[in-house]
Amino acid sequence: MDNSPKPKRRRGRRDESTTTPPKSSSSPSSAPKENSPSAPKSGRKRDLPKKGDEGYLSPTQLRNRRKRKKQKRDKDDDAGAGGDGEGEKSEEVKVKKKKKKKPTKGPGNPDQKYIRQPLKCPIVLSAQSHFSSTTPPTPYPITLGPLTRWRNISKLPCRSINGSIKFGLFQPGTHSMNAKSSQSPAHHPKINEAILFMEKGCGECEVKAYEEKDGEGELKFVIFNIDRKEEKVQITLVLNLTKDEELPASLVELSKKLKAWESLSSLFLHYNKAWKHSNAIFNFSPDSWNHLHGPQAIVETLPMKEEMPYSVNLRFPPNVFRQANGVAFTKIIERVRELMPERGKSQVVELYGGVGTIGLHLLDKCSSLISSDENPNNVKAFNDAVKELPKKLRKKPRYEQLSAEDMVKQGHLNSESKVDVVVVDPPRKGCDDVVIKAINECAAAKTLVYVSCGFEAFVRDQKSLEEEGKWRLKVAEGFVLFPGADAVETLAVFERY
Ligand SMILES: C[S@@+](CC[C@H](N)C(=O)[O-])C[C@H]1O[C@@H](n2cnc3c(N)ncnc32)[C@H](O)[C@@H]1O
Repeated sequence: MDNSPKPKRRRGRRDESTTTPPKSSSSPSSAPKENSPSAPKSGRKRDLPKKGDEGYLSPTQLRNRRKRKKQKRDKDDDAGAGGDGEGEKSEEVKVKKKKKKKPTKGPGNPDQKYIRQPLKCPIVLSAQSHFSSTTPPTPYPITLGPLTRWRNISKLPCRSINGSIKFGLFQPGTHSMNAKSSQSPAHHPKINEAILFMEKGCGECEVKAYEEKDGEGELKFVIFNIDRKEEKVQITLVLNLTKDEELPASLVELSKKLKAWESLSSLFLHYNKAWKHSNAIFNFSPDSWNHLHGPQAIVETLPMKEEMPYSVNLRFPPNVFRQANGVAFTKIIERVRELMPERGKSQVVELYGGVGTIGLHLLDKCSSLISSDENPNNVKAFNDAVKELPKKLRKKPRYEQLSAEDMVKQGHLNSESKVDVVVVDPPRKGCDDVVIKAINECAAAKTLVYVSCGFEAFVRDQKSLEEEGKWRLKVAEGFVLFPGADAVETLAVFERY
């Protein structure tokens, strides 16, 4: 990772109300430094017992002791990670009584590791350094959204901890789960409510949690998706079963409880029998779903600025990609609209388009849109949203259920195509080589909008685009969509030389 010195802060061209300069009051920059030691440094020499002395510990024993101490510290921190309301207060009291120690940074929740200084997480520093080292340096203003209650989707593994079912995230690279996810300040409060409801319900119905070590158990994951307008939850239970197996009585009971819960919007079962070496939560098989209750999809209209002349009712069934921080992602879409060529006649091709979250918001700025994605479940969602558009816009968009690689193989970006603007929003691994090659060769395309959630892959793709001498970076902006995590979303606009 690039740890070169901090670049100078630059002021972006963006509206000050949405861009959070590093020292703005909404940035917790006055908070103590993440790494500021609360205990003396371990550099002090101590007289350790030598081999053969009483109390001597071998290097392995010392290492284990350090590990145990760290685990204990993390546990204490976890208690301090806090959340909304009473839970947090009672934990604070407990910690104070025990040790008179302030609850600290809260690494117990991996999503909250950098919450004191979200603009100082390693990847943001690395991105700032990267853009300041281009020739000439590229301004990289950063927008920071709300620090709490922003998460509208949470995919949580289910495990049994001390005999109780818990839903929580694993510490990166470990099998240790943060069992207090129902206190996460990042979650929409309805997610936290739903976690508690599920944990209690699973206990009462004696649902068996998935066991990684032997692949036993019934429930692997739960996906909580918030309908912000209705303040209700779409719940998907990911089961360690095949669809032809009978549903155990425990899950039948749990489904009944959930259906009777006033905050439930809809309930889905997804059958994804354990496969030792697969971490994928979902499979694409159309037969692996059972819709038990409520609407097919959450309908969401993003809170766009008033200048947006029409609204888009996006559809989110549980088996499509949805931005976890839809409100903050709206700022990216607004900027893409502002950065679109003025002519309004552009032909746009969108790769990795999901349900059309970006593309469907560009229809007044273009003459046609071909949106595409490899997930077959997007097609209906996209077409349902199109049906509700103003009549004059409905003819502009169409959808191709194709991977980005197949889109280019089918000639959507070849040297003869008439595309003016290409929009890509790939997963973390970035664009495939053949996609970058096609974007380079599609001479008609004059503007490339690249929305990136994987910064390292973006740097690789930027290099490939620039090294051919066909594209130059015009605009780069950062968006902290997951405050507290080591993540940054980058919006980059390239123009053809
Ligand atoms: C980061 S999401 C962005 C989706 C959309 N732009 C949005 O904001 O909701 C990436 C999308 O790429 C899709 N995807 C992943 N690999 C792909 C590939 N090789 N070709 C096409 N789509 C792919 C996923 O299904 C997902 O919808």
